[in-house]
Amino acid sequence: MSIAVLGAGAFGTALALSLSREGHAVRIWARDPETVASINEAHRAPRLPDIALPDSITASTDIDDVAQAGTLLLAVPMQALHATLARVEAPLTGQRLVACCKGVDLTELTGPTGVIAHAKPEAIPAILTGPSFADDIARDLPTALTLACADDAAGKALQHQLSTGALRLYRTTDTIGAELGGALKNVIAIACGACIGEGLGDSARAALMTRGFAEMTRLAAKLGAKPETLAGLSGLGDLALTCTSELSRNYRFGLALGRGEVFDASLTVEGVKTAEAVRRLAERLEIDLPICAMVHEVGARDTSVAEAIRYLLNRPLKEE
Ligand SMILES: NC(=O)c1ccc[n+]([C@@H]2O[C@H](COP(=O)([O-])OP(=O)(O)OC[C@H]3O[C@@H](n4cnc5c(N)ncnc54)[C@H](O)[C@@H]3O)[C@@H](O)[C@H]2O)c1
Ligand SMILES: O=P(O)(O)OC[C@H](O)CO
Repeated sequence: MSIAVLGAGAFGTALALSLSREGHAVRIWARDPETVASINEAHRAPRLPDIALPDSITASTDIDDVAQAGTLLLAVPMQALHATLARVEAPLTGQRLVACCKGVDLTELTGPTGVIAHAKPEAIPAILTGPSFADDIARDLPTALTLACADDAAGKALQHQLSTGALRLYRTTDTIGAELGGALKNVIAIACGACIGEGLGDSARAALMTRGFAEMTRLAAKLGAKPETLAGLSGLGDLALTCTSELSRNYRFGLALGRGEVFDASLTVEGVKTAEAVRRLAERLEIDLPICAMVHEVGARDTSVAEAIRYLLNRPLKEE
């Protein structure tokens, strides 16, 4: 079954590169002709400029043509997923749509598999998520991810199709748990970056990671996810990576907030809008997610990092 990627950013290009090493010819859809020309003529993707692409990776601005592949990797930012799927006019009956983005949609208040199911009910939704930097995958460094698909037969087929010599996929049918882990870890990573940027130390970061993980698990359980999914690669694994590495844009965004520095607005920082979506979701479900709420306020510049920390420290004492 053929493979294509919608979105020519760092992650989509890295996945295409990884799959091309296994002998797949991969087509990429990009919305702008400059990116398509760069991939087809210079064999470079603008968001991964240091890595040469093979001839087997080609690009097009014609989304209906690219979207004919049996497996479509959806690697646009989360808030662009719905609009990207809406651009595809042809029905995608029985095609496997694998979300590669992390977040919660601000309009629908669902993760990517919910957006896919809503926009393209005739397709099979799945998600590929877990600890991985595009640059590591592009350099063929060892990586383990979660492939979640409610249809286990389709999930098994995807697991085999998308695993490579360096990219090892574990499988689950718990799409809600997998997508919420990937979405919320970005919010907690912003909190951790802000904590370090403000000079509050590694002990405070460990507290935020642990209590952040409790918030991730609380929300996911409320929405029917399995706790063990949150404890896996897509939750705890990605939380550990993103909250401790300066390669993470979410963590670096938090660092800039804590240091009072300006952050490059052209970079994709999924945790900002996801914090807002998660706050609305928490209000609707009547659950308490105080770290996520503070990240939303600090990200929107409604509260300073110092005020947010003071609020978190002065909440009523409780059992762990
Ligand atoms: N970069 C990583 O290391 C990494 C790893 C795992 C998952 N992800 C996830 O992959 C997703 C994409 O991230 P990325 O790092 O590839 O981003 P990126 O910033 O490198 O690229 C985003 C791409 O999407 C395109 N795009 C932006 N808005 C669009 C729109 N409205 N319609 C169509 N295309 C649009 C941009 O032109 C660009 O090509 C995110 O959800 C991210 O969390 C990224
Ligand atoms: O750069 P970030 O913060 O989007 O993180 C990239 C990946 O999601 C890490 O798993």
